[in-house]
Amino acid sequence: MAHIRLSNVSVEFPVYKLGDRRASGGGQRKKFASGGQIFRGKASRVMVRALEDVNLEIAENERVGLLGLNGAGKTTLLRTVAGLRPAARGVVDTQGGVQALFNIHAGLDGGRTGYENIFYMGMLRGLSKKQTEDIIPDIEEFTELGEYLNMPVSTYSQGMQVRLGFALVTAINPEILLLDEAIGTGDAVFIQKVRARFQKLMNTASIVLIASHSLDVLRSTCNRLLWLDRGRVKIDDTTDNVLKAYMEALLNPDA
Ligand SMILES: Nc1ncnc2c1ncn2[C@@H]1O[C@H](COP(=O)(O)OP(=O)(O)OP(=O)(O)O)[C@@H](O)[C@H]1O
Repeated sequence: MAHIRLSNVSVEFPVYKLGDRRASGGGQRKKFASGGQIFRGKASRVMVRALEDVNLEIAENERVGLLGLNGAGKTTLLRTVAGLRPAARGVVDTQGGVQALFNIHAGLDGGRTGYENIFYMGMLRGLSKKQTEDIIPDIEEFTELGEYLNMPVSTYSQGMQVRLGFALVTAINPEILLLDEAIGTGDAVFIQKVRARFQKLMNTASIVLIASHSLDVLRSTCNRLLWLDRGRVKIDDTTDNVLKAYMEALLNPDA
């Protein structure tokens, strides 16, 4: 059974370069504020606490959305669940194959051709040569890169790289699907295809965790929302309840 469990998870970033101008935004603590808490850690090093004491349990069949202002910790939470960001404190426990649909360029090797990248991805994900060959027609059809799949990826335009990167990370249906906003790059035809592919993956995944600023996307995708505020979980409830509270706070930010 797939699950995601976070117990008292905090994630912190050291800040290596600091300006000396102070923000003059007023000292009053507003209901809405951007970014994690800034504090001084060991040896007075300036740190940002992107997540603070997060407790979370997600079970099979849940579609969970993350919402919150810029810097609230949504991306950090996704990256922590994906194993890309270590927790400073607490325990992250994920059960099930995880696929993160962000950072899709990360897996591409510019020195290899498109086809070589496909086989490399298959090897990394434990597929046999035959299993990889079986998914090639789908990748060819989805990317529409034709002869370019025989060319090194370094010769691709940015949009062509997105096509291949996206095809690779979505080639196998994962149990746990992590999404960070929409993937913006691409022409209109590609964006339509991306939507269809997202939908297919979302329908087959056991767990979907998605960060978005689009309340419409969250409403139509999720049955549960986590409102993050400066790295803390402010409300964890049904989509309707959280959206209602969030809208009220947006309309009345100083309350
Ligand atoms: N590499 C980093 N170094 C230092 N601080 C970081 C780093 N990455 C994120 N942060 C800080 O962590 C906090 C949370 O950032 P995160 O990207 O998780 O927020 P977010 O909710 O996804 O924001 P947005 O909606 O703007 O994408 C912010 O205060 C940000 O400044």
